[in-house]
Amino acid sequence: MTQDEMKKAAGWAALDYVTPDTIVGVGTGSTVNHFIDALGSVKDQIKGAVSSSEASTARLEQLGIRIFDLNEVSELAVYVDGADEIDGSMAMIKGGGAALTREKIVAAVADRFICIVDGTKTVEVMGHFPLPVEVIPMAREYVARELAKLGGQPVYREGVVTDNGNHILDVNGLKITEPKVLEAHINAIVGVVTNGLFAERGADVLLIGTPNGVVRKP
Ligand SMILES: O=C[C@H](O)[C@H](O)[C@H](O)COP(=O)(O)O
Repeated sequence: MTQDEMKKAAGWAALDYVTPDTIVGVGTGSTVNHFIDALGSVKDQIKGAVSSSEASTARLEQLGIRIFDLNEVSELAVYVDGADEIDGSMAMIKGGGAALTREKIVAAVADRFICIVDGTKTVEVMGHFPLPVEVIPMAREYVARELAKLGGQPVYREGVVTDNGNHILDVNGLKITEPKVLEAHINAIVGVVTNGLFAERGADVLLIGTPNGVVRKP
């Protein structure tokens, strides 16, 4: 089974958590693209979606799924999204596709975060995947120096501008044993919009695509 087939299995399994007549929170990335395809198959049974990126919006619209602005929505039953790494406490690193800030905002509104991954994304300690940090462009070098003080090696993701017009620093070399503490610490640096740690608001349900089927946690 290929990695993409495992992503597809997890993406389609997330359909079980979508309830009829609701607006669905939709993340970003190659795993979520499979979920969006799955959502297309039930598009007449849902009201529509709140999207976390221009890329997901385009894919949702292509399938005829109505997009709602988050400001017109006061509740979302579920938010479905992928992750770059997820640990045993359901904390995640996200932002490999630079969509972390909008993802964190939509996730904050949702009652339940359904995380969909393939089997390569589960880890004991996060940090092997470089931690993305979205920064206001003029603060980039200042924030990089502050991140280096925390023991990381930040690298500017050149050529990438987020949907919010900002830059991304990818922080290498972190061993993230206290994700909530690090999430708050990095977010407190002036010029940081947000970082890719989703620990304060972690996942509620994890669906892992494996060669033996989809493993569900808890
Ligand atoms: O910014 C991107 C998102 O956080 C993605 O959900 C994350 O990078 C996982 O993406 P993929 O499913 O493509 O591995």
